[in-house]
Parts: sequence; structure tokens; C-alpha cells
Amino acid sequence: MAKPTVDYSLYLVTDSGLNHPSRTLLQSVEDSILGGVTLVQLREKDLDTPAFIDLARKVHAITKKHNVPLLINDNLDVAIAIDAEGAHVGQDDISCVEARRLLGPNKILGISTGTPEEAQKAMADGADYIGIGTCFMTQTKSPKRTLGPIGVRTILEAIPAESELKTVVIGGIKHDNTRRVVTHSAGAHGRIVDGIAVVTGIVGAQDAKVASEQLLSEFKIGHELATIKHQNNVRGAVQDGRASVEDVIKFFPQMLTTLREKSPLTHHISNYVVMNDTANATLALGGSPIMAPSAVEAEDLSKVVSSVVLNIGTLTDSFVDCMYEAGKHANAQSKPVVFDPVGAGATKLREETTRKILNAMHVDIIKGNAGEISTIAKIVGGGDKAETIAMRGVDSLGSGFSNPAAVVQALARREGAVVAMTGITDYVSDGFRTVAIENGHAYQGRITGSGCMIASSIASFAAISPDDHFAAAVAGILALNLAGEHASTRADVHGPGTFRAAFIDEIANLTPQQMFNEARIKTVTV
Ligand SMILES: Nc1ncnc2c1ncn2[C@@H]1O[C@H](COP(=O)(O)OP(=O)(O)OP(=O)(O)O)[C@@H](O)[C@H]1O
Ligand SMILES: Cc1ncsc1CCO
Repeated sequence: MAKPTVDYSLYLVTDSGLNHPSRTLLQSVEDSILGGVTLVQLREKDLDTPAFIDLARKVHAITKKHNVPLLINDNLDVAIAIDAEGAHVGQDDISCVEARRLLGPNKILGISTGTPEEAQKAMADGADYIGIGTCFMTQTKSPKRTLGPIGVRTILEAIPAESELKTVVIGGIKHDNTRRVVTHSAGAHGRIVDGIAVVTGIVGAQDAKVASEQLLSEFKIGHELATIKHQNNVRGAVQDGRASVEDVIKFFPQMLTTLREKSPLTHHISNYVVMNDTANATLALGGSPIMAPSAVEAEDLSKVVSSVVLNIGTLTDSFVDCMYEAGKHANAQSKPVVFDPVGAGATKLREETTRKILNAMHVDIIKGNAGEISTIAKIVGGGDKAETIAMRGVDSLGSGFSNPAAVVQALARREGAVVAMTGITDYVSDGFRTVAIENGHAYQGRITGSGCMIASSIASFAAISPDDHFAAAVAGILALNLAGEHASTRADVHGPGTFRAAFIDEIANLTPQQMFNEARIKTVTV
């Protein structure tokens, strides 16, 4: 028989130990197929071969009835005995070459991979597909390190665009992270995972049919979004409906007026150093802050706030737990998330936390100084050849990137986010529109938290500009830079201390018209 064509979209991997107590494994398998599962793998680590064969025959009867291929985990004898459609092997099991020899050319063969090298070897050794994982921590495996969508992307990018090798992602995939995993792991050359492999999310569910329906629907949405993102990147042009930079600037006075009328509430998980200043800057601008670092209230808050700021300045485990919760709920409710990776390059903990946050949620706007942005470029990779900018503590050292506009534009495209990089000149890009903002005053660099206040200002503008976060980021920076300029010329400002107070005053005094008249913003063509 010829090798069956396989739809990898929703791949059920069974585990008797995790099956919901109210259902038998056979019931879960059938329910999941009725809910849309397209491929089944029978994984039984503790059964001897005769018992495994017995169970496999029963499962096979169900999968055959519904025309869904069945693969057997690890035990090739079982796969051959029941004439399953194929097998899946791990890195420590029988080799891929040997498995192919035993199965013959017309059976489906998959192998688990966790590195680009393993993926390339699987391709050379004749695998049909690879399982890429572990993506997130799971009940079934406790790996030393999880890949996250960023790690999955690195593996996808190691597979040549023309290769027919199929890919599924595995490890902790649930309906509420599927969309993000699929979109965020999509490779620069356009490769998107062909499917999601799920264990607990299906067999552990009381209703495996409903769980499968939800997962399949999320996978399809994620796949479509990833395809659109790739097409936009390839097109490389301003997308239809995206306002030009000139039009964006013309609209700034109206944006400030709207912000003051609506006074959007922003959930801040910020640092101890700047918490008071960022709250006051938000109020002075016209927004409304709530500083709430407990994970316990993050879900409740997500229902009432209009945007979220995540700032890792004074990092503790409990702050980070709250960031995951707040980010997850904000994503689910389409509320913009602004990420301020304070000091990201300064220590391993900050770099790892930055990686985890980028993996755990979709960040709409990334705001950082050159050192922080260079660390993120290093984490997410992708060949934009960003130089490494050193940091000392939370401050960026040196004169910055040789081509800062190219760095922010490349990072924005790669992350599908708006990237704002502060410094003497600030750069903002959504991957298509890239600007340099010349406003601002050196005094801002002499007080702590002026970058953090900018993240708050961006979040207030993002709340009233849900369809254009690029406009929000530029407006957010401009507003505070104008306030910095105005404060610096005041007769009562004699140094950083008096500047700090005057700065808050001038944020409040800013007029909508100044947002247009005094803007020194230019488009940069990369
Ligand atoms: N010399 C300068 N001239 C003009 N503007 C400046 C200057 N230094 C800083 N700024 C402005 O200060 C703001 C904060 O930028 P900066 O890069 O200093 O942030 P940061 O290092 O993240 O700050 P922090 O960590 O203290 O919050 C930006 O809007 C930037 O334009
Ligand atoms: C100085 C400092 N240290 C941790 S956070 C912070 C404020 C600047 O972000």
C-alpha cells in the first residue's frame, strides 16, 4: 500500500496514565477524532508487547473506521504486528535509519528532535516528520530547558524551504497557547509548523471532542495569521490601511485629546525604583495607572484595564509570575502589552526572563535602550546582524548601533511587534514604517526612570490607538520628549532634582497642538 497522505494539523499522542478518569482511552481516542484529531500516536511506556499489541488493535479499529492514520510510539514490533500506518521514535530509541529499514518506505516515520542538528539529521535519515519539543513544561516530561516558540523557530529555520519534512510542535500545547506558538514559531523563510501534537490537552480533558475542536480551531487561526505575517514581510511594503507617517503625525493632537477624555487605565507591573514616577507621569499625561504586582489579581484586572506595562527593572519571581498572568489575559482580550526589558543584557537572570516573557505571550510593543534591544535581537536571532551593545546595570553603554533604524525594523518584523529604541535619538518601527524622533533633552538621561515613564506613556496611547500601535509608540515618546524640552528651559530647573518635578508638570501642561507643531520626526528608509 502507498504511503498515506497525512494531515498533521491536530496530532493526538495518547497516555493512559493521563487519561481523564471518567473516560477509557478508547473513548478518548474516538471522541478526539470526532472533534477533529487528524493523526493518532499510541504511546504506552509500561505495557509488555502482547498487551501493547492487544490495545493497539483496538485503537486501530477506531482510527481505521474514521480514516485517521495510527502511529505507534517506539515499539516497531507492535507497529509491524498490527500493520499500523507508521511509527514514532525518540532520540534514545531505535535509530531513524533502522526504523525506516524495518518499516519500509510506505510507512510514516517520525522522530523527536530538540535541536537544529537533530532536525537536519532526521531529514537526512528519511523521517517524514519531526516532533519539535519540548515547547513548554508538561506533566509528561520535565526537560532541563524548554524551547518556547523562539526555540522552535530556530529549528524550523534549520530546515531548507524546499524540504518536504513535516513538523509538529509538542510539549505543553493547550488551546490558550496554540495560536501564539504557531504564529511566533514561524520561520523567516515562511515555514510554519504543520501541526500541534497534544497529550494532556486532549486525553486529560473531560470532553476530548470539545477540547479537540478548540485546539484545531486555534491551530487554523494561528496558521492563517502566520501566513499573513509572512506574506506581509515578503511584500515588504506598507500594508493597505496603514496610515503614512505624515498622517500619523497629523493625528497626534487628536490622540492626546482622546487620551485625556478617555483616561485609559493601565496595569503596571513595574519596578520599585520608578513606580511612583511612572504612576505620576501616567496621571499627568491624562491616563490612569494601577500598580499591581500580584498574580492573584491579574485576571480580574485584565477585565477592567485598557493596556499593560511589564517592566523587569527590579526582578523577583513573584513579579514575573504576575507578568505571565497579566500578559496571558491581556492577549486573550486583545489589550496591548508594552514590554520594557530593563537591564536585559546586564545579567543572565534578566536575559532568561526576557526570553521567557517573549515566549510566554505576544508582546505588542517592545521599548528599550540600545543595550536592551541588542539583547532581544540576540535572543530572537534571525540574521539581522545586530551588534552587541554593552550595558552597565540598567544603562546602555557607548554610542549605540551603527544602523539603529535597520535594527529596530528587522526586530519589529521578526517579532511582529512595534519596537521602540530610546537614546539621544529615538527610533520606532513596526517593520514597515520606521522613524527617528529628534525631540528630547539630555536632562531626561540624568534622572532615573525616564525610559520607564516612556513605556507608561506608550501604554496609555496604545490603549486609545488599538489599531495602530506604531502611532501609539511614536506619540508616547514624543509627548514625554516635548515635556522634557519644555521642563529644561524653565527658570526653576537647576538640576536633575528640580527637572524631575518640572518634567511631571510639563507632561500635564502639554497641549495637543504642540504634539504636531513641535514634533521633529523623520521617516528613515532602511
Ligand atoms: N541626550 C539626550 N538628548 C535627548 N533626549 C534624551 C537624551 N538622553 C535621553 N533622552 C531621552 O530620554 C528618554 C529615555 O531614554 P533612555 O535611553 O535614557 O532610557 P533608559 O535608559 O531606558 O532610562 P531608564 O532605564 O532610566 O528608565 C528618551 O525619550 C530619550 O529620547
Ligand atoms: C536604577 C534601576 N535599577 C533597577 S530598575 C531601575 C530604574 C531604571 O529603570
